[in-house]
Amino acid sequence: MDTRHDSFHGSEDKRDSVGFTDPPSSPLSSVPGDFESQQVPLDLQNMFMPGSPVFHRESSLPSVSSSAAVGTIRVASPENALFESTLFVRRSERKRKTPRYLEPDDTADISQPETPETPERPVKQRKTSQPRKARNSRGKNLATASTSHVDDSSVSPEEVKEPVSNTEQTEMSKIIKIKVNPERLGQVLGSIPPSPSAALPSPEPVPQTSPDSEPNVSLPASQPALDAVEHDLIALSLAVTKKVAIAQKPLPRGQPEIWAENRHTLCESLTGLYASWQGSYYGKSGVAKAFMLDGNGHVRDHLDENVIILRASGSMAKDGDNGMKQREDQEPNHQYHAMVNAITQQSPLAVICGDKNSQVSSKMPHKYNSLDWYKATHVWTERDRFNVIKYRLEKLNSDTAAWWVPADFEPVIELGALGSPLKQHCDSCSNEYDQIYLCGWLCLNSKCEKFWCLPDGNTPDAAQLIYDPRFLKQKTPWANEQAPINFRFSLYTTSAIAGEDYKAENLRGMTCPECGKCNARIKWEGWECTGCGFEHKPKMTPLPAASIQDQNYPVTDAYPSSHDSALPHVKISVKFSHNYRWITYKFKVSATEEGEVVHGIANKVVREEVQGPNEMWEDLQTNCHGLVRRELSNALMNSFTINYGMPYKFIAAGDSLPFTDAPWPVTEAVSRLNWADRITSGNAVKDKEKFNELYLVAYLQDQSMNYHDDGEKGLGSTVATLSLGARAEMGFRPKSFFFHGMKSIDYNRKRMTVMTKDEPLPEFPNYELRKQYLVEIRDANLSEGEEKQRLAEMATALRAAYPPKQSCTKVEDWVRLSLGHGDIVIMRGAHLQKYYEHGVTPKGLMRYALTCRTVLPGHLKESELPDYEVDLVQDDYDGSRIAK
Ligand SMILES: O=C(O)CCC(=O)C(=O)O
Repeated sequence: MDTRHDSFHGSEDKRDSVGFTDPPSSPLSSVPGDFESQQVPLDLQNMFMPGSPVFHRESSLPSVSSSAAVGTIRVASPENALFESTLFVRRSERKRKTPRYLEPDDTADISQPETPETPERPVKQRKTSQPRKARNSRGKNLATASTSHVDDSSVSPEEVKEPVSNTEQTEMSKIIKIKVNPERLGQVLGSIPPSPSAALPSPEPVPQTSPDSEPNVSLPASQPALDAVEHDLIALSLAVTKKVAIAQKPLPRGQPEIWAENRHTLCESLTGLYASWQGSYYGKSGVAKAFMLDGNGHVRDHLDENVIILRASGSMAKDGDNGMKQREDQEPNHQYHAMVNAITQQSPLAVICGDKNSQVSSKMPHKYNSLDWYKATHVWTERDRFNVIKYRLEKLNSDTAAWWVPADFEPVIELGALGSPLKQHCDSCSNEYDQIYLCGWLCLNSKCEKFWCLPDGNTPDAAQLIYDPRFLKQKTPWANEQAPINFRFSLYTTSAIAGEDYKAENLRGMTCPECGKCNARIKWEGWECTGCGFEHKPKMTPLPAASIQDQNYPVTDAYPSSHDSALPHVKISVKFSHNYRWITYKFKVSATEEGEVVHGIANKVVREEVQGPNEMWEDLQTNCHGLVRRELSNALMNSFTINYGMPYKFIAAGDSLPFTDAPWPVTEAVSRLNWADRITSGNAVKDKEKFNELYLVAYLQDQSMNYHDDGEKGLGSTVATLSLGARAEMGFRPKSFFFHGMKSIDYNRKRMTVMTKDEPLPEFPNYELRKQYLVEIRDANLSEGEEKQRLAEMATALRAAYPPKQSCTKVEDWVRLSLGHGDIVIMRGAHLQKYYEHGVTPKGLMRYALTCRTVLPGHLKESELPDYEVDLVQDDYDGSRIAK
């Protein structure tokens, strides 16, 4: 596979990349994250929130403890997946097949959300709550309901399983409809002054004749009546966390500021703000910057008009065909610390929402949509089979309307209307935490023996974890609540500063000022919006040849010095002619063949020759049109390219132009490279081996080309490049499977690492052992399966034979060239392309590579042949002007 496309170098904290979404893997690599590890005080390690008056206000309200989960019913998840959920069944339903609260017109159904995991008991030895018996954690027995609920009127009767012990449960339970009355609740909690018209209703549960839109909460018949506040807290929590199946979500009342059809365009357009090609989290310099919320997330994730609760990304692994599953405890890592930094520094986070997000209350209009800027307010650990790190985010400016709520949306409760959350100190570790769930206060210090324990020592049952609305809806004041930047970035206009137009930050994608769509810059000429057709094509100011001079690499009329390097076993020879220093690097490229890399280092005379590198450079900048970033493996190459002459197979058909349509530097380069091939190979080049194709690559700042080979079938064995503009590093190394003698294969639907059967070179690790194994395999006469098995054993033995700390996957460059303006590189040998690879990293603002190959007749199918004649470029160039 061609892997030559590399990226703008981003600077994402890369140590965590697993997220909820599963986008195509991006070929665009980033430099390693620049996170500096930070120590977080011990007492902050399990719930972090800033000290603010809000956090220290005492509340006189008791915790609400709930305990009586009974029975199991099967309901459809938002994505119609089936999962288990504990629910009560009302007494009057004993004979009904479908509980009433699952009927289509009932808008407040209760179900577990989407993560199809059966709750498991924590591994630690400790008391667990007793779902069937009313448990008293704070002297009260209260209702249990699942933590969130989904409107899913599509649930069919067959999807409903009868409770495990129907009689027992139905006799114990009754459904109570609890009326949500935020105003009264506000009065009770003292945060809203009583209005004369709002009389406190009776603390008795509201009878079942309440409107259908109010949530049902079921509780054991034997329980004493809940007090009014507790009813309302439960009802309020259920109302706030109510979920709707994606297919049934209404349209949002507004539109996002920016949107994207894929991650690629999103990340390229939001460089610096969000550039996580795969994960859900993006951080930079040790501070959290953004989240992408897509897919299911954690069972208790939440997203309303101003609050988001989400699980930290990471620690997930593929679970067969069922998506991702958490496989280990989450520990405070760089992401956790970056969130703590975002809290302490009051640094806002950008949030993007994908159309697979199941918490958001409306149908997302696009694949990815900007939500808003948020404050990170809390970081804590909870327990759900494994330790799970959770974050709470709050809209930065809660006075602005959320566009993502449905048109008829009325807030259940305003942010801050309930005052501050309850707080308590752990009597074991002394840490103070907010009460997050209505079942009661929990210690959130994962290192404490009372971690995830209610004050009575019990651990809560998953079904009891109903958010405490005082925690959910608390308001966190920040000194500055202004967004740092608009999601719609301003358009780049040509700069008067030399070179500015070529800088990576000015090449990012465009957030369309008309429709908000994120577009990558695909054309050299500028930006085009594929959403509404808006175009932005500022003229780039050409870089004069004089700007290429680099005093660290002085180039004069003398033969320039070399800045190349090679490993000791590489044979080096040097010649001087035509003002070039020709260095040849020769090395074994297979057991039987040698290959070579020739580097012609140009001096000032070459650079300044008529129609030479300087003139080519200046002409190409104004006259080379049609350069585009091509699509490769569902992504975009980062550099801009164009092909002339014979089509080059890895490029889609139709992407080549005849030499007659090329600017003069292109044919001049073909002619010069044929000349260089001739003079460095002793004039041995036959006509049919002459170059008939030129692939031009334009690199802007920070673009590069990953390690790859040019060994596509049907290409001649010589490849030559003329380098113009910025200096570049070019590395050559043996491919890993050849060097280490091991590769991964799929055999019988199993992934296994086997020893390769290629003859090793003496320079390779485990040379003697590999030779010995190859003889054994050759003489053993094994069946295919037996051979694969034996090769796998050999790979294991090879790995074990490496000295400690020596990598069995990495390979260093054998030859490293430092390519200057006007330099020529020639690679020779078919096995060089089969067993070796090369990669290029330019070091300046702008560089062209003009690479010639010989496309042999076998390379193209009839249908891939161009609709123009490909005449060989006249070999006019003879080097006579620079002869020396
Ligand atoms: O940028 C260069 O010098 C080399 C380009 C290259 O390797 C290629 O086009 O395959």
